[in-house]
Amino acid sequence: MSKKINSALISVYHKDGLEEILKLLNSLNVKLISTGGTRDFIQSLGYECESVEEVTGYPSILGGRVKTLHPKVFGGILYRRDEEQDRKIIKSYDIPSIDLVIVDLYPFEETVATQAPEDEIIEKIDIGGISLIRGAAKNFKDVIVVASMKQYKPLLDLLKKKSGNTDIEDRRWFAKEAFAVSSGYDSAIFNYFDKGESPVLRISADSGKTLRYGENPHQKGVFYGNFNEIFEQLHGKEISYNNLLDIDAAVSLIADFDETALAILKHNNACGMACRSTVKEAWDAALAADPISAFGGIVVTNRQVDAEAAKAINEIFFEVIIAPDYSQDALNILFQKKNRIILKQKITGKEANNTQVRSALNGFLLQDKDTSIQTRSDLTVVTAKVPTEKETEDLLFANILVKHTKSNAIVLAKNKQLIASGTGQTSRVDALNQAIEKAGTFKFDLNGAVMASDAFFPFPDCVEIAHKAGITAIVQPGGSIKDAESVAYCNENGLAMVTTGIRHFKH
Ligand SMILES: NC(=O)c1ncn([C@@H]2O[C@H](COP(=O)(O)O)[C@@H](O)[C@H]2O)c1NC=O
Repeated sequence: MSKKINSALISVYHKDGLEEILKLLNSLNVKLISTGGTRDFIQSLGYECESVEEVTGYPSILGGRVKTLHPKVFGGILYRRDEEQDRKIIKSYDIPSIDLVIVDLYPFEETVATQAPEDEIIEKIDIGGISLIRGAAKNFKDVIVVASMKQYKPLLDLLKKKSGNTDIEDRRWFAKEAFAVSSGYDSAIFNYFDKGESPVLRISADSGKTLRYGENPHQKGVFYGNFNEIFEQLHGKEISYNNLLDIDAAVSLIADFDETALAILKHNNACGMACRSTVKEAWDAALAADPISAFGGIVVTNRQVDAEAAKAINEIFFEVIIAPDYSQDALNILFQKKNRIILKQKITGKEANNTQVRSALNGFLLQDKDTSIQTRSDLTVVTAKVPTEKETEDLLFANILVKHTKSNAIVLAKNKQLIASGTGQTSRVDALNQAIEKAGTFKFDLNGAVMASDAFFPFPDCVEIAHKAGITAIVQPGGSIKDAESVAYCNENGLAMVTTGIRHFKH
């Protein structure tokens, strides 16, 4: 049913953006009621406005903690216009009808972001405003609610189009948006109190960014997160759903390396990676692992990209490059391709988020991210042969890479360069065979290479295949009931094996 707006309660923290609405409401003869600061602002523009205090007969008390929380305000919002009993009560208590509620809440999240002291943060938990929003949204059959500045434009359009009248579908839409605001606001408060400790997920509907599409063009996609907190996008097209997944995999991988490293990823797995003394050298070595897969991939490094590296990288087509910084000359080279996404990473993958979420059946799974990294002291030599210094370095390198590779995963490496990996296979033997075959495709000499496995070897078959391919040292978590058989094979054939005690499945 169409309803005319005759009165409005306005209580906003940020006053900007209100002028045009006030002008229009004034021209439509809408009576205004408002709280202290908002009323001062409205009057400063020359419009008449009654104060909430005049309506309630109470002053704003407790430093503004209680100002609109009064039956005369909430009665005027919540009474059912089509119920005689409600109308009688309103009349008998001299409660003014309120048809439009406009609120801009205290800036809670913004205050948390400034790392203000707790007392200041607590004072920014809006009580009256959120109640006004909920009350008006609940009574959407009679009242229209504007719960944030984001809805000023739709309100203006509506007021103009329908000359101050609203229909039930309009009011319902604004009510829906209002509950998105109130639930998002409370989620932010919960997250502040929780400090990320509980295994629960609360997201603010407001923070979702609609993507062009999901994994495929026929799927819808939304990203919930604050991309700009981690990256500055210096160049390129809009980031897609799949880009986001690859970027996530890339920053997680690179975060585990301290020395100069560069990785090329495709579909979340590294198809090239190396640690070298310069980014250019790391690029050359990473690309060598698989120059075919690198096409259209994601490039990530943990050092500034200079012109020399940029020149080499620029020679192939890739979707995204991520680095902590770029020299101006490097940017001039990389900017040459219009769509190429160039990201400057402001915080590391480790700092960004420590929780991983996935949908499962009719719910979702939530877990801590796998942040475990093995160092020399975590390696237990289980064979008679002890790995050489060079092999140990390669084993540690391969063990990090295999952690970031989809299971079942095998990584073959040599001289801190990824040679080949077997990814996402249903058996470990398949993963190893895939890696060996791939190494052959790109003419790598596996003699003296090392092998990392994301989980233990259930049988000695993998070590045997590895040995026959020329691999001399192996790292694996250990823990199989048949570990002894793998170890025995290594001892009989002069291989070194170390165990870590930590499995790195990536299902
Ligand atoms: N306590 C209350 O009754 C109350 N009623 C409205 N507010 C908030 O007060 C702010 C506006 O205050 P002012 O008009 O005084 O600048 C708005 O952000 C509104 O959400 C309140 N403040 C916090 O809860």
